[in-house]
Amino acid sequence: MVKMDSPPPRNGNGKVAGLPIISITPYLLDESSRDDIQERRAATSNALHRACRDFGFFYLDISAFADPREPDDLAKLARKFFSLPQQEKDKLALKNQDSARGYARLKENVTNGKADNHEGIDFYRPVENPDKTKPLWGINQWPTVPGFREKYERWVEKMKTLGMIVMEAMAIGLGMTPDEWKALRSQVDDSFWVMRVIGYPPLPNDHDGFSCGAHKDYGCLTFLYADPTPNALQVFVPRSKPGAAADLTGLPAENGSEKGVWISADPIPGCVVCNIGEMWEIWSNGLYKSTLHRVVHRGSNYRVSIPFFFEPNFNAKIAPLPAALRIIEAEKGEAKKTKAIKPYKSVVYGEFLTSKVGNNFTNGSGKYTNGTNGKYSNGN
Ligand SMILES: O=C(O)CCC(=O)C(=O)O
Ligand SMILES: [Fe+2]
Repeated sequence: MVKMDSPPPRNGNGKVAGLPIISITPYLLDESSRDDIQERRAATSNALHRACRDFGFFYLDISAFADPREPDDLAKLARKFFSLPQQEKDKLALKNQDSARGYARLKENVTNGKADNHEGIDFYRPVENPDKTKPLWGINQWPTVPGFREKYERWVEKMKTLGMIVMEAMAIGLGMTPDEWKALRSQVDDSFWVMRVIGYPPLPNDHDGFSCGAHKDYGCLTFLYADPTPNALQVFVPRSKPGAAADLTGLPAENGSEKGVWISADPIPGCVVCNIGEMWEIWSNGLYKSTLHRVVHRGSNYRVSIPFFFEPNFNAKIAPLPAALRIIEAEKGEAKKTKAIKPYKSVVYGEFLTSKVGNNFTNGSGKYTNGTNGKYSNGN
């Protein structure tokens, strides 16, 4: 479903990009509020299903859920923090805590072996009995900028609620029964969320790397708010997909052997950019793809983005969902009818995450990143 009453997204070449715009509004309305509510919800769920199959990326219209002034305020607070003297920002350094929660300087974060041209602060779901010597088990380090913590904590609550709403809409899109949704719900109802506040100065011409190198997010759902800077976030679209005609030329290939093109996903007012992480790839047994994306910010301004990663519960066991296997089975061609489907390997989310953090320690970056550290694999 592409909403026609808002301007179509455009990529860096000014062509219309193929990412769909999906409104979550039908899931916010009371069930009894309109006669056609079930059809509208079904349309949203079907659009989510289609978008996750085709792109793993879409715009989520949340204008009925969050006042756009709210994330604009968050970006202002972020700018206040990033404009502080370096030694003030370093007071929140990752090494003060569990090496995951806190502030990372410009170029401290590494993706695919190259320094990312951004700085940022990472926050995680608070834990009981924090212990900063244990990976991920420290406490969040909040800037003292007035209003920062309060406003960002309000955003976290909002994004957690949005995560549950989108998960339910996706469950319906995947054809799950109420009992199946109940089981999936219990894997995400205490999300081990992550929120990053990222600042991107313009990419210097001689910089050997990207603002943020190509990676797949490895959790469940990412809700990205970004300031209005155009031509920064790019999404890799396989050649066969509808948006692929609008290529961004002149940029280095960074997508391994996959055939496709990079398109810009410029911000649209009232929407967050939403993408699925590798946990959805496992749940859907590959039916939904977690998609490569990167940031190349060559503009003249300082860009701010705030991705919220709605992740599974720390102890959730992520395994292929019967509803996804049913679809794959039903769509098998005649030639493969007797061949069993190869199930994706299951993972316990917290173990998967900790191993990623462990890898990052050995790589020297010492922090959680959503990048795949040079691997484009799906974690199988
Ligand atoms: O800043 C952006 O637009 C994207 C950031 C991102 O992809 C990430 O932090 O995983
Ligand atoms: Fe990402």
